[in-house]
Amino acid sequence: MNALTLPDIAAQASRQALPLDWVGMCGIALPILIDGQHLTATADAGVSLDDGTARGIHMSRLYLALEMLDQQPLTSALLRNVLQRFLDTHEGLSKNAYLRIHTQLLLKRPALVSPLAGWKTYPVSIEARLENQMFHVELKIDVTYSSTCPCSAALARQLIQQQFVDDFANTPLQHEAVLAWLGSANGIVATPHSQRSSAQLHVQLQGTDLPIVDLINAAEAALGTAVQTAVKRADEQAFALANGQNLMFCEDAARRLHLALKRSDAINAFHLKVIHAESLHAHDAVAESRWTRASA
Ligand SMILES: Nc1nc2c(ncn2[C@@H]2O[C@H](COP(=O)(O)OP(=O)(O)OP(=O)(O)O)[C@@H](O)[C@H]2O)c(=O)[nH]1
Repeated sequence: MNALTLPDIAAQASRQALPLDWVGMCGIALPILIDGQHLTATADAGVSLDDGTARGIHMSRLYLALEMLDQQPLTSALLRNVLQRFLDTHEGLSKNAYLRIHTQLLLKRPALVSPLAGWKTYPVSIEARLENQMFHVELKIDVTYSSTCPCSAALARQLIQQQFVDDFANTPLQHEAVLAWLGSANGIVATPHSQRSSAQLHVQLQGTDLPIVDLINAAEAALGTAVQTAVKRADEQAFALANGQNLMFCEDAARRLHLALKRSDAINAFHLKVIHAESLHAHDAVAESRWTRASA
């Protein structure tokens, strides 16, 4: 038997003539190249099946087009070429092409004080589509950070003041005694609660850039207290200071990110969501914000 004799079911006519919005494959394993790193990724590749009479699309043609992603750095232009290949190989069948790529970007982050550094992963999804000949790219990025509750900090300060009044009532203040009191657990009787928090950024890009690392850096700079990697005591102390100077509700975090993302020329629109996994509650504090460029 040779290839010519193999039955080709996809080429048959469909019993129910009905176009479909998306047909393809999800969870395809592939390596991609971002920021000089070869990363493990999974891809969802699909096309619309506009010819409702066709039984099926040609899955293998989509799969083989993904080979373009193996060696070249991931750029908007490359994504567009892959999508165009999807359409070129489905002429007469499909008008729209879709590609989602999920990966974990690894970035090396320096410690706050010590000369150490360590790796952090950032879940990243890249969604590209070629619809009615219009090309769109969207990025989804998760960034984790620490947030300390400003209300809890104020309440803790009040308790410390109260303790000071109690401990030093009717006592002439002596510098050394106050210093020792400040360094004791008896003096600093309360601490504010803080939590590991995450920002989910979903941005629609304009132009030809795929500014994944820039966006992560901008988000972490706006938040101020990104989760750390290698930590010695000096780093932990610097982190405690950074948190104390960076008290924030989830609303504060959402507003800061909103302003930071809006400043990026690469972004056309965004939807962001911040989740503070409260240690005060068993539930989360959450804020969301959207923006679309006026000219979009
Ligand atoms: N369309 C379609 N194909 C499927 C599905 N599940 C598995 N396949 C298989 O995907 C394989 C690749 O399909 P094609 O790309 O059409 O393969 P081909 O006919 O050898 O390739 P071409 O000659 O390029 O058309 C076939 O063996 C299909 O049976 C499905 O749900 N839909």
